[in-house]
Amino acid sequence: MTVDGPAVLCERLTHIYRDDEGTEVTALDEVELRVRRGEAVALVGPSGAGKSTLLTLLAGLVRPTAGRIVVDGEDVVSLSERALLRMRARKLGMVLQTPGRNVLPYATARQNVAFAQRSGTLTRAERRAEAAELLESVGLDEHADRPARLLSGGQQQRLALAVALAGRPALLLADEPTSQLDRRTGDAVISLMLAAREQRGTALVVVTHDRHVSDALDTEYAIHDGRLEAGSWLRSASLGHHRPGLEGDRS
Ligand SMILES: Nc1ncnc2c1ncn2[C@@H]1O[C@H](COP(=O)(O)OP(=O)(O)OP(=O)(O)O)[C@@H](O)[C@H]1O
Repeated sequence: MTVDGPAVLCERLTHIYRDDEGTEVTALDEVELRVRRGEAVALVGPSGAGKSTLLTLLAGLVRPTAGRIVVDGEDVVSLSERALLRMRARKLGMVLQTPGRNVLPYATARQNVAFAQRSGTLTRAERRAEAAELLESVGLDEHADRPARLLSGGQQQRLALAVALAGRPALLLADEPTSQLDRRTGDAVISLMLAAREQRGTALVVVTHDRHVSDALDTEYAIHDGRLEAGSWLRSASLGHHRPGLEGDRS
């Protein structure tokens, strides 16, 4: 189903972690974010700034302390656990920071991709061809029949991206997707994400410390101490890319 409106909308999004002693850490503080369909957003900022927290909240893996999150027309905060699972399967692709968490260890690379594919209107042969193409595009065609647990960290990271894209998500969330890759392989990963955006209008939200990655995307937001910095859109505006919605952009 195609839904009007942005791919992501966060309003006054706040998240506070509390440890066993009751000490509070405000990881996100009234974040306002709007990501258009097909927009490629980089989230940058120092360690501990709140980037991964924002991704996990967008994915509905953690419920926020306060605020609103809408992903592809679905109000993530108010969904039941069951509806959240469905939403994730239908609309989200995720590449988490720890490669092993993204894949089924005992399934082969090919099976991992096949499990994530949507049945949709494709025939079995078409699905097989699409899976092979995805594996080739992340350089894993020669490892297609190896169990994921036997792949290296960087290979698992690439497999995670193939799996994430296999579901044709409206939104791809990626946490440091190139952190274990050399420049050439990292470039291939960036190209693949941008191709999904071009071909299917997938919106991308990518946490990265890699300037090479953020430079390739449309828009950059900086997070410091849980606050999304206004003004970080200037770079994209000056390049003629989309201007993100910190300031009431409603297109
Ligand atoms: N499960 C948790 N319990 C308590 N505090 C947490 C938890 N997860 C994160 N934090 C704290 O929340 C803040 C934001 O952490 P987060 O992991 O979102 O930062 P980050 O920008 O992704 O950092 P990095 O670049 O190092 O991955 C940090 O102060 C961190 O210590």
